[in-house]
Amino acid sequence: MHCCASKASTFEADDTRLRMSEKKRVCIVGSGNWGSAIAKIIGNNVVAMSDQFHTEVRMWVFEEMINGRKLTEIINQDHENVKYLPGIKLPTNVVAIPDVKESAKDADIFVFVLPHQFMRNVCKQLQGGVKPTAVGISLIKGFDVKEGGGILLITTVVREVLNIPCASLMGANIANEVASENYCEATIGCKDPKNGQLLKTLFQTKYFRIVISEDEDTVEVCGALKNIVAVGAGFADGLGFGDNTKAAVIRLGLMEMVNFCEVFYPGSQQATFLESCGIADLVTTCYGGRNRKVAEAFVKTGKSIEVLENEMLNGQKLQGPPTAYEVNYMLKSKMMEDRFPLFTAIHKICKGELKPDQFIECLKNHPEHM
Ligand SMILES: NC(=O)C1=CN([C@@H]2O[C@H](COP(=O)(O)OP(=O)(O)OC[C@H]3O[C@@H](n4cnc5c(N)ncnc54)[C@H](O)[C@@H]3O)[C@@H](O)[C@H]2O)C=CC1
Ligand SMILES: O=C(CO)COP(=O)(O)O
Repeated sequence: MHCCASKASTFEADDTRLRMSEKKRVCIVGSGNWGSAIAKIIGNNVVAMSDQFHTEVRMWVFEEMINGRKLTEIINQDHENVKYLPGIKLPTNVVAIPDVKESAKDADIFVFVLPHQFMRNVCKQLQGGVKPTAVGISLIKGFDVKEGGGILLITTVVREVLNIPCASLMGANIANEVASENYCEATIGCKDPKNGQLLKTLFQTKYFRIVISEDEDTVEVCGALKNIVAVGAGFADGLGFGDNTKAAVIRLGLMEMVNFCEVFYPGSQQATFLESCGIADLVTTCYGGRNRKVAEAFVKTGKSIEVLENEMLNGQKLQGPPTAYEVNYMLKSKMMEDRFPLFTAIHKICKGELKPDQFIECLKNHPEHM
């Protein structure tokens, strides 16, 4: 009996070690409005699936002082991101860490969710501190800029700098609404079926429904480009043109997204634009997003985008105007601005090179109507 008992305990110990070694540790890189909403989902999911995931979720927080207290301390003591997602309680197993390398220690899954303009710098800080067996997923809607012009997918930056595979998650996901557990969908762009399923398990809830698409590039590009179109939708709202004009801006924007992918991402599948990352995210952002709201104010107040971003968003960041700049830089270098008049006009208006009331004029001879 003693012998059998000791064998059984050894087996259990090995089995525990095996399961422990299989448990995935999650690191969330970012803690803004969407980052915090995602932390709530992941924090709850890893507890519900504690056989597959470590229950401690480390979240890198760009440290700042709020009324004399460190944001990391507020999150770890009060379990609320009072600046970027006020009013929403975060799971107590979500731990805010101000040092990105420390947050990354031993992580198996990296969830990148910060404004795209900060991503390359953060990636560089992580270089050399990431397990070679880790996987990444980017929730970042935007591009990185290559030296000498041209754009890079954020997932490409992750693969190149950190040498790990990286999927993306895009969709109609206004963070505050997701944090309120309103039913919505998202698309995970991931070619690898095993990683895709693991990531779907990590993110999916009863109200946050995930579809996996192998058309990785298109999923990610949709997330970036829709923010440009949302700025255009805000211009239309600011100019008071009504729903028909806004619908035309949205449709022409969708067509430019499709054409952009066909030109720069061969193999892009049109069906992907019918996923949440495509038409659904375009709709939600063109009606309820921050890019739309600030763009409308830009037309109505005459203030600059930068001034309005500071005045209206309390530290949150617009992604549409910088993405319009990055895309225009590439279109200009390839002398293709005339094939994307909506993207081009939106960039020029943001930069003050065109007046907002010239916006619709730029669409009157759109290639779609030739
Ligand atoms: N907010 C939303 O409804 C949604 C946002 N997204 C995307 O998620 C990504 C992250 O957006 P949010 O979480 O909303 O961020 P946010 O728009 O709330 O931006 C604030 C975040 O930027 C960080 N930050 C500020 N300066 C920084 C610096 N110098 N270095 C590093 N971080 C700095 C702040 O600490 C804070 O975490 C964006 O690409 C956005 O397009 C996607 C879906 C929904
Ligand atoms: O990406 C979003 C919704 O899916 C949020 O869009 P905004 O950044 O315009 O708020």
